[in-house]
Amino acid sequence: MLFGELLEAVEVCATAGDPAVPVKGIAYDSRQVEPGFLFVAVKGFKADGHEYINEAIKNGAVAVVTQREADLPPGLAWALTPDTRLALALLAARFYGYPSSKMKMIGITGTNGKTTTTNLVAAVLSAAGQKTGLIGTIHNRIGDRILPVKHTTPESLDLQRLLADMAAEGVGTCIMEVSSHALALHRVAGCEFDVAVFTNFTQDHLDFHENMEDYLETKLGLFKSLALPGVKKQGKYAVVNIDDARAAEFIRSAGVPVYTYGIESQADVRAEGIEVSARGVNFTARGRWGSCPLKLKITGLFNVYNTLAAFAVTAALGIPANTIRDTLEATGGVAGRFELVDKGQDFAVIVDYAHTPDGLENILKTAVQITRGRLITVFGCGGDRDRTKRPLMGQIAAKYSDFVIITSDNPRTEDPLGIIDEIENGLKPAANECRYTVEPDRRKAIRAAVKAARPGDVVVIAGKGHEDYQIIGTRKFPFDDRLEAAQALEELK
Ligand SMILES: CC(=O)N[C@H]1[C@@H](OP(=O)(O)OP(=O)(O)OC[C@H]2O[C@@H](n3ccc(=O)[nH]c3=O)[C@H](O)[C@@H]2O)O[C@H](CO)[C@@H](O)[C@@H]1O[C@H](C)C(=O)N[C@@H](C)C(=O)N[C@H](CCC(=O)O)C(=O)O
Ligand SMILES: Nc1ncnc2c1ncn2[C@@H]1O[C@H](COP(=O)(O)OP(=O)(O)OP(=O)(O)O)[C@@H](O)[C@H]1O
Ligand SMILES: N[C@H](CCC[C@H](N)C(=O)O)C(=O)O
Ligand SMILES: [Mg+2]
Repeated sequence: MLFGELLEAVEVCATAGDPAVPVKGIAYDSRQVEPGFLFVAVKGFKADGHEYINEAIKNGAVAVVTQREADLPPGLAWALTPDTRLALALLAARFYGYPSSKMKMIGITGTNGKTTTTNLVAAVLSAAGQKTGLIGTIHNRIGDRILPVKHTTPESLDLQRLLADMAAEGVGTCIMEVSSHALALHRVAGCEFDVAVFTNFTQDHLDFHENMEDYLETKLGLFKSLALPGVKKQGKYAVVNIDDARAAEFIRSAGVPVYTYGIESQADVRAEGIEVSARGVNFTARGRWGSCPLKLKITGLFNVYNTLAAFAVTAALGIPANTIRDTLEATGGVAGRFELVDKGQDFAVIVDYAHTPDGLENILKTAVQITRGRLITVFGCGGDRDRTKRPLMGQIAAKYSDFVIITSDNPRTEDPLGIIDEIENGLKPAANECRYTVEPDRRKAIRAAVKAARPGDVVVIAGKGHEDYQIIGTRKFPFDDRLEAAQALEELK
């Protein structure tokens, strides 16, 4: 494609050089530039792509897009645009032929439950015979092909390339998690969504968003994109958790038909007669799509919500009720979400990805419901992330647990003991009935919890779920809570 043709997709303030230069590929990282590429310079949080323009040219860039004047070799094809992050997304969408318009796009946003809900929706649509694509925290998938991931929602260029691969391989529906980082950083600009789903809105990412209102406004962006002027609305709809305190804002923002789900309030589909146990949850999904009794292999009230969301999304697409029911009943949990580690011991060990106050509260509430003895909780908080959630998570751990071991999550570049102190600040005043201890070494903390467990107890190891690494400083070390717990259980024998 010619540079000038690509530029039709973006707002251009100034240009130089030959617009007829052919562009063979696009890169936002100078190290990824190949001969014939367009380099888009992005001013980031750590580095500034404008500083790497010379390196990009050395690697073969034939055109450059910047958001400020730059010292460029004479004659080089160049364009100035107000926001290169946004331009990157729009250029990529055009370069790859607007792949999102070639399939049905289901975008799922919310603080918690995105990964679980995307997996449930994808399972139902696949069972209904559709070729699906999946984009999310654990992996991306095209049909049966699993692809590794760096982020929950990929960078715009990588996303458009992935969607183009999906379209080329005949994917009919793509189900993707849309993180608030992605919305704020324009990773999904140039993507046309047909369905938007809202799971819930609670505190997270206050290191990145100025405050909760800013975080909310960002998430609403997905819903507002459904009915932007000039966008066709045919067949589009939104699915909203009506029990969430901020549901009304999502409903107002949608501008397309909205289907609601919930437990507490009247909804298009509502769960009734809920019975939660360690190994599953039973309930009836009742509403505009009839009455559907469900016996799920996943458990917890929060998974009732995730299941209702998947039910509404797929029922509104016209998938037959028996396919929805059979698939939801057959689908196991997502890796690292309420995953039981069972070595035949007489107490339960659960590994879960709860890393927000709400996530932790949900998982511990469920654990309290199923324990026949005490609840022992091992958790920490990630470094270089929202600090204000640490004392809140400490308080919640104390509220529900009999014994807490505060440990390290991914400390990243922070002092692990500093993070633990902030958790302890919330935990200590709330620890009336609850004992607690500090063990910064996560391996030792898991061993101590397993050793302390008595018959009937439940041990919850929260925060890292499916992660098979621990980030200390800027290095990633192999570490898997599930393997550590299994090893600790073997050592008990
Ligand atoms: C805050 C954030 O999201 N930052 C993301 C952002 O980084 P950035 O733009 O600030 O990059 P930077 O390192 O400052 O570099 C600026 C530019 O210079 C370029 N550069 C840099 C060096 C060089 O030699 N040459 C060069 O061209 C870089 O490629 C980049 O274009 O763009 C990068 C490229 O896509 C991302 O890798 C990076 O993710 C960081 C590592 C990250 O940890 N992100 C997390 C917080 C995240 O995105 N999480 C969400 C939400 C998860 C959830 O829901 O809980 C997710 O979707 O995963
Ligand atoms: N609907 C829900 N409401 C509240 N908490 C939930 C819900 N679903 C899952 N959780 C909790 O949040 C954790 C993460 O779930 P999941 O991975 O599905 O969410 P996510 O939104 O994809 O998270 P991330 O933002 O990291 O991508 C789970 O391990 C569980 O503890
Ligand atoms: N996607 C989330 C995951 C947090 C998981 C937790 N283990 C941590 O490292 O903080 C984030 O990047 O904030
Ligand atoms: Mg996720």
